[in-house]
Amino acid sequence: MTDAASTSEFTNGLPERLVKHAVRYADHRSVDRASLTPMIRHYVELKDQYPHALLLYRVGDFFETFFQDAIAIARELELILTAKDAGKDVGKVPLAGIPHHALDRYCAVLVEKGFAIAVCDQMEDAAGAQGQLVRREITRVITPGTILEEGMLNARRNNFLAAVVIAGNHWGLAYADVSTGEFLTTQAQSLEQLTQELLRLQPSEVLFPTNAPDLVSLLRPGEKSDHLPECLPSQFCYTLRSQAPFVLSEARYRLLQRFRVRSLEGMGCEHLPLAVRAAGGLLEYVETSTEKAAGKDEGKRQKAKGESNGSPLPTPDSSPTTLLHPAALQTFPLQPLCTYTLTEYLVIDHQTRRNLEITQTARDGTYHGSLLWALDKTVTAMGSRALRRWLLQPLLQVKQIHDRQETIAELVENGSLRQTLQRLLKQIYDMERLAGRAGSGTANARDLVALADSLDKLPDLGRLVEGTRSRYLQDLQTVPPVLEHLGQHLHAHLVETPPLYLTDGNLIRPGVNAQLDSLRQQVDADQEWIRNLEVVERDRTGIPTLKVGYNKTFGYYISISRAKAGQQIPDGYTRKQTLTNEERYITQDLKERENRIQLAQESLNHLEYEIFAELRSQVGEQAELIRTVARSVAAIDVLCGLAEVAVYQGYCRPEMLANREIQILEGRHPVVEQSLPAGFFVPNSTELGSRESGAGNREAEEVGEAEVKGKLKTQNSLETRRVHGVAPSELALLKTQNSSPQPSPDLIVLTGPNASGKSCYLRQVGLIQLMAQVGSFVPAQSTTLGVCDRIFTRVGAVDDLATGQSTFMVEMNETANILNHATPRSLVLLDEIGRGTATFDGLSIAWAVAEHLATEIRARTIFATHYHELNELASILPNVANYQVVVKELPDQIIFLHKVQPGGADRSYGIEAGRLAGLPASVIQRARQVMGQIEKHSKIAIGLRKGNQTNHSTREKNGEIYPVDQPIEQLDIFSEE
Ligand SMILES: Nc1ncnc2c1ncn2[C@@H]1O[C@H](COP(=O)(O)OP(=O)(O)OP(=O)(O)O)[C@@H](O)[C@H]1O
Repeated sequence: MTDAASTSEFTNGLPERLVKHAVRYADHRSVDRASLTPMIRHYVELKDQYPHALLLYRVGDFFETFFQDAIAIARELELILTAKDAGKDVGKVPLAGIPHHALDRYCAVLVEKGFAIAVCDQMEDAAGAQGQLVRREITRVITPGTILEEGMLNARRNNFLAAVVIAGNHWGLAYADVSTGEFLTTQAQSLEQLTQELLRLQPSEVLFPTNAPDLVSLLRPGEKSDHLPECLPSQFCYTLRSQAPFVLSEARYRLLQRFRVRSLEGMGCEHLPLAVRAAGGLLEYVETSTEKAAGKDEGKRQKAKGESNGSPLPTPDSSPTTLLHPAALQTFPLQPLCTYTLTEYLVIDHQTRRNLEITQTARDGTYHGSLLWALDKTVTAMGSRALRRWLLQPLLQVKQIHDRQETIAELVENGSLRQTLQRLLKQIYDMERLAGRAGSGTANARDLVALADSLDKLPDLGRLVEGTRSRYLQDLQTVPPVLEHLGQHLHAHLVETPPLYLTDGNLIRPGVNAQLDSLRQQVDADQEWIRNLEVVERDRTGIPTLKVGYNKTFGYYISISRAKAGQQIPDGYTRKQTLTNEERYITQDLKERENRIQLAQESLNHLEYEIFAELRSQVGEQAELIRTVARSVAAIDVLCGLAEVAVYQGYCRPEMLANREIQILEGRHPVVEQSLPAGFFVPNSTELGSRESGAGNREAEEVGEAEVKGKLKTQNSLETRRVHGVAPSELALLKTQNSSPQPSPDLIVLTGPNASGKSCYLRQVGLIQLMAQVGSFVPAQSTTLGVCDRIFTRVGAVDDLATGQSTFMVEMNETANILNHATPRSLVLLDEIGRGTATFDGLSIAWAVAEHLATEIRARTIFATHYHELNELASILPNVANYQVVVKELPDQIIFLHKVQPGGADRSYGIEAGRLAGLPASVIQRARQVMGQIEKHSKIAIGLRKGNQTNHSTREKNGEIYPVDQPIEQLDIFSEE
C-alpha cells in the first residue's frame, strides 16, 4: 500500500489540524520494519497479530497508539494527535496516548463505539530492563461482548455476547453475559424470528462464522459486509469468526469438556445441532478472551513475585488491573448452558416493544417515559436488570404468573415487610457480577469485601421472610450455609476497607497468617528505627537541623544543610547527593534497614496476594450458587418494587385465565397516568374476546359467523364490496342470531377526534395485558384477562431510512406480519392503518384488514382509525363493535373528555386540532372553506349521507357531482363497476 492510499484510508473525516500529523505512515503495514526502533517494531509485530483491535501499548505512565490506531483514537476520543520518531530513516509516525489510570474510562467509550481493544502492558520496570527493551505483553483483548471491568459495564442492563449459525431458513442462537454468567441457546426456524430475537436481546457483540479470508474482522454498528446475511440487523457489532469452532463435532466436544458432562441431554440441546454449534462457537470465543485476561494476571503475579526480572521489589503499579491465582484459572465466567424456546414467553416483536415503549420511548429512545421507568422501583442493580428481562419476556403459564402475583399481593398487604425488605436490599451489592468477577479471577479486594457484606445480609433476609406464604419469599428463607460461612470467612481475612489496587498491600487482617504478622512486625520495627533516627542522630552529631528523608531514586537519606556540612561530616556518613542548600548522606545501618524493609515488604506483598488469590478462588468455586441466590434476591427486589407501584398507583390484581377474554374495568395508561397530575387521567374500560364464554355455544356461533361470511361473499360477487347494499333488517337478524347474550366483540373499531386519546387507549390495553403477563398488578379497578400468545401493534408511521423503505411500505410490512402470524389468542392493536397512501387506497386496505382480522383470524383487536366508514363493519359482522372517544363540542371550541364510549364518531375535528397546535388563523380559515367544499361535493361524503338508498351506478355514470380533477376510480370505492 502506498503512503498516499493509506493516508486517505485512515484520515478520512479527520479534522484538518489532525491530518497534518498523519500524512505519513498512516498504516503500519507501509513502513520498512528493518528501519524501525525496537519498540515501534515490537508494536508493529503485535499489531499484525491483532489487526482487528486498537492496540494500546504501555509506555511509562501512558498507553500509546501509533499509525492508524493513533488516528482512530484521536478522532474517537478527541485527543491530540502528535508524532513519534520511529527510526532514523523512517522519521515520525502518528502517535496518540491516554494516561494509564484513565484506561478503563477511555476503553469504555471505545467499546461503546464498537471497537475491540488489545491492551499491551509492561511486564517489568523500565529500571529492571537495564537499557533493554522493556518486556511487554498483550494482557487483555476487550471486545464489546466480553467486558468484565465494572467501570465499563452498565449496572442496570445485561451485556450480551451472541453467536449465530444459519442453515437455510433454520438458525441457532446462543447468548451469554460474561459478567453475570448466563449462557443460553436456542434453535428455530424463520429468519424473521432470528432478527426479532436479536432485537430483543440487543447484544453488544454478535459472533458470526464465515469463510471470509479476514477472519478476525470486527464490524462496528452500521458497517456493511458481504459476509453478513440480511436478517442480521445492522445496528449491532459483528465479529466474523472462522468456521472451525462452529462445526458441530468441535462445538459439541468443547461444551462437553467445559461443563464436564457426557451428553448435552441435560442441557436440553443434544438434538438441536444449530443451537449446539452456536453455543460451542461462543464458548470458544469466551475461552480465548478469558485466557488473555488470565494471562495478564499471571504475568502481573510474576511481576509481584519479582520472578520476571530478578528485581527484589514489586513495581508500585497503580493500574486498576487485578491479579489471578493459578487456582482461579480453573474457574470460568459462564454457567452451564441452558436451552430455551421462543414459545416459552409471550412474543413481543421489535415494533411492539418500540410502540408500547417498554424500555425506552419511541420518540427519542429515552428511559424516562418508558414502561420500565414507570415500574422500576428496584433498589439493586440485579433487580433492575431482572425487571428489564421480565418486561421483555412476559410469561405464558397462568401458574407462573400466579406465583408472582401471590408475592406482590403479600407485599402489598404487608407494607412494613416490604419496606424493611427494601431497606435491607439496598445494602446488597451486585452479587451476580461480583461472583462473575471472582469466577473469572478479575475481582479485587474491594469486590470481595462488598460480596462478603452482601452475603452477611442473607441470613437477615431469611429471618425477615420467615412465615411468609408465597414462593418467591419462601425462596429466601433458607440461606445455603456454605454462603453464610463464605461471607464470615472473607470478613475474617480481609481488612474492612482494602486499597483499590492489589499491589498496594494491606489487604489481609492481622492474625490470619503467622508469617504475615511476623513480617509486618519486622517492617514496623525497622520503620520505627528509621523514624527515631532523626532524633538519635541530632543528639549524636549535635546538628539540630539534621533530617531523615526519602525519595524514589535514592531511598532513605540523612540531610544536613550545606553550611553545617562544610564544618564537619559526621562519622560513618557517606555523601550520596549534593543540592544547592543541603548535602545528603547515607549510613551503613540506614542502608541495611532500608534493604530489610524492601525485602520484607516484597515478601509481605507476595504473601498477601497469595492469601487474597486463594480467597478469590474460594469465592469463584461458589460463583454458581451465589448467582442462584442473587437471582432470588433480584426477583424479590423486582416484586417489592412492583408491589410499591401497585400500592402508590392504586393497581389491581388481574384475574388470569386460560381463555380469550379481556375485561378491564376503568383501566389507565401506566405511564401517561404518572406523567399527569393526580386524578387527571380519565380511566376507560375494555371488553374483548368473550364470545366463546359469552355465547356459550361455540358451534352455534361459528355457524352464525359462517353465514355472515357467506353473506359478505355473495354481496362481494354481486356488488363488488358494496357494503351499503346489505339490508339493515338482514344484518339485525344475523346479529341477533349470533350475539346472545351480549358477548364482547373480537374487534373494536375505535374512532374519535384527533388528540382525543385513541392511541393512548390502544397502548393502555396492550400495556395492561403485558404487565399482567409479567405478573404485575395493573392500573385498573378490576381486570380479568386471558393469557395471550402474542401482542402485535401497528402504531404511527416512521420512515425506515436505514433500510430504504418508505413510510407506507414499513406500514404494510408490519401489517402483513400481523396478518400472517396473529392467532385467536393474540392481541392486535392497530392505529391508523392505511394512512400513508391515497385516502381511498388507505380506506380500502383498512377495511380489508379489519375484516380479515375479525372473520379469518378472530384475534382480539382494537382498530383505531379516522376512516369513520369502518363503523359500517359493525353492522355486518357480529364480532365487531364500534367505540369512540368523545369530546364536548362548544360553539367555538371542543373539549377533550378522553372518554371511550360505545358508538362511532363521524368527525375528526382535525382542523380544530390544527388550530390548537398553532397553525396560522388564515390557514385554519382556508381549511374550513376547503372542508366545506369537500363535504358538499365529495362522492363518498354524499354516499355516506345518503347511505344505501343511493343508486351509486347512476351517480357514477353521470359523473356530475365529482370535481373534474379527481379520478373517479379513487373516489368510487363503494360503487359497482
Ligand atoms: N384517558 C386519558 N386521560 C387523560 N388524558 C389523556 C387520556 N388519553 C389521552 N390523553 C391525553 O391526550 C393526548 C392525545 O392522546 P392520543 O395521542 O392518544 O390521541 P389520538 O386520538 O390518538 O390522536 P390522533 O388521532 O391525532 O393520533 C395524550 O398525549 C394524553 O396526554
